[in-house]
Amino acid sequence: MFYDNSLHPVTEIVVLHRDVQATVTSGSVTTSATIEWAMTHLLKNPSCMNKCVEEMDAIVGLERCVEDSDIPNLPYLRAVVKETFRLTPAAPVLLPRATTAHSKIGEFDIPADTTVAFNVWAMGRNPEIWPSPLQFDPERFLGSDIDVKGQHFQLLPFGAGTRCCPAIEVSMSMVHFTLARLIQSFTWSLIGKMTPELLDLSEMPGLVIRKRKHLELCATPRLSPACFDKELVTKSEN
Ligand code: HEM
Repeated sequence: MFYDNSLHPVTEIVVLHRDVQATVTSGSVTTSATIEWAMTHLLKNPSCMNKCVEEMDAIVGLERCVEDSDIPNLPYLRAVVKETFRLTPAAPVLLPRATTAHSKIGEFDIPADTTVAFNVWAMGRNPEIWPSPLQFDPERFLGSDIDVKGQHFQLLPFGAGTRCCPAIEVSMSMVHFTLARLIQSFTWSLIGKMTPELLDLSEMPGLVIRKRKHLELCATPRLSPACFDKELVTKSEN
C-alpha cells in the first residue's frame, strides 16, 4: 500500500482511502470476470454444465440452498473453477519483478536488474504442459493435486511468492459459492438464436481479462421459492 508520511494528515487519509478503493475495485473486477468466464465455458460446453448440475443435485439436492460448507464435497465444481483459471486467468500477466542476479531459464539468459513479467495466460495454454490446451476440460483436474496457491507453477492465477494475491482464500470462496448458487438455483439458456458454437470467447485486452461481449442468458428458476424463504427466516433468526 502506498503511504507517504511527508503528506498532510488529510491528504494521507485521501491517499489511503484511494488505495483501499483501488484494492476493492480490482478485487471485485477479477472475481466477477472469473465468474462470467466460468459461466461462459459451461454454456459453451453443455456436457460440463450437465455434470455440474448432476453433481449438485446428487450432493445438495433441491430442498435447500447450497452453502459454503458444501464446496469441499463438489469436486467437479472445483475442477471447473481451476479449468476456468487455466484458460482465462482474470489477471493474465503477474506484477512485474526485477531479477537480483543473472539467471538462465531454458535457452534464455536473463541479466541482473531485468524487469520480468510472467504471462500466466500463455502458461495455461502451453501444449507441452497441458494436453489439448484449448479444450475446456475440467476433468483434467479431477484426482490431481494441482492447486492455485502458488506452489504449482503450471497454474498461477493468483501469482506466487511474497507478492502473490493476499486474497486467494476469500476470492476462491466467493467464486465457488456464487457459481454454486447460480448453477443450483437456475437453469441457464442462451438467448435468441445464440448457440454454444456461436458463443463468443473473445477477450478485451487489459490488466484484467474481461469478455469483449458480456454474456447474456435466460435464467429459469429450479428451486422452489420456499427454499429462499426458509433461508431468509433462518438468517433473520440468527
Ligand atoms: C478471482 C479473483 C482474483 C484474482 C484472479 C487475483 C489475482 C491477483 C494476481 C495475479 C496478483 C499479482 C500476484 C503476483 O504478481 O504474484 C494479485 C495481487 C493482489 N491482489 Fe488479487 N486477485 C483476485 C482477487 C482479489 C481480491 C478480492 C482482493 C482484495 C479485496 C485482491 C487484492 C490484491 C492485492 C492487494 C494484490 C497486490 C499484492 C502485492 O502487491 O503484494 N485480489 N491478485
